[in-house]
Amino acid sequence: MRETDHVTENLAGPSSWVLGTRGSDLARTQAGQVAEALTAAGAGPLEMRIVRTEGDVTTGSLASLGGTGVFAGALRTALKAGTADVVVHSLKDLPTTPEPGLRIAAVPPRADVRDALCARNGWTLATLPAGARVGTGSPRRAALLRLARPDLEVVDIRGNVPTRLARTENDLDAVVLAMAGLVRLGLEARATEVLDPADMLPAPGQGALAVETRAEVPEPLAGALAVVDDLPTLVAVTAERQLLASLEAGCAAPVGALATVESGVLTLEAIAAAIDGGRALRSSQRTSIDLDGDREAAIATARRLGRDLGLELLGQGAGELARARP
Ligand SMILES: NCc1[nH]cc(CCC(=O)O)c1CC(=O)O
Repeated sequence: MRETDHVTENLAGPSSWVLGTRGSDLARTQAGQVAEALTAAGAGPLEMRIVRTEGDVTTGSLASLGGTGVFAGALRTALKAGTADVVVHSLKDLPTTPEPGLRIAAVPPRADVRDALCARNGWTLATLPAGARVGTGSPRRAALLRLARPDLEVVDIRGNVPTRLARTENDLDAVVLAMAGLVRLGLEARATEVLDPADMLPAPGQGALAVETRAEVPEPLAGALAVVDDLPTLVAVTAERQLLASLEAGCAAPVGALATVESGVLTLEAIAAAIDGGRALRSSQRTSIDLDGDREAAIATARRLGRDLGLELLGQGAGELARARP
């Protein structure tokens, strides 16, 4: 199942750090950006190694695989086995439960958090014709699409970003994809509308990367990871992921969450929706936060906000919506 012996780039010699990544173009682009940032921050030589994961091999519906981290498992196995020293995940695909012996050592500055509609004929969410067929493998996107436009026919799809885009030249009128992924692949021109979070609240952690390592990291890698880590991003994704964890929901749940920090105020907005679009619970809370003060205190504040909003939504009955399976 793994291809950890498949070295795609090894310009550095045997004493370099091994950076493990999934094999898709998107994953390799993301890993390449992290490798560049770590090198610029003084990590020393890095080599990239492809690790095949269950999420890349399994052909069933992505939603049916559940939120158990099908993409993360093999990368974590590589870290524990010592065949990789650093791995890069899309944060939104990473389970909220910490993995014993491992740590998220850095969360780099976040890219665009929003979803994008990629449609035929330049259509937008508002101008898609009645009954248009829109592809997504995400229960959250399916639920929010149906909520905004009950007439649409949502089609379950999967595959990598170019495969999904190709469906709009074939049997679908549109697909919904993360803008961050499109930008990283240089495919942002395919977006016919960058969706307003008011209509399509992103997945917790969307647009952010997680750089994971073993618990103990030697220098100079440890120092470089600290340089690449971005506290405003970490605080935002901490609030979003704590919200998800409080709803006892996984990364495939019909739950959207978006945290923003502005002028010392952390705002968290969340939605839990029925996958059939029949009903949704939405709320937001805010708290003051000091990003220039104690780092651990800021992270604790973000966790508290996520938990408080989670409890509020649970009190309204969001648990049942969040744990629904397609
Ligand atoms: N679930 C697949 C996945 N994981 C991360 C991204 C894009 C990058 C991101 O959202 O951070 C994508 C593709 C997509 O949702 O369109």
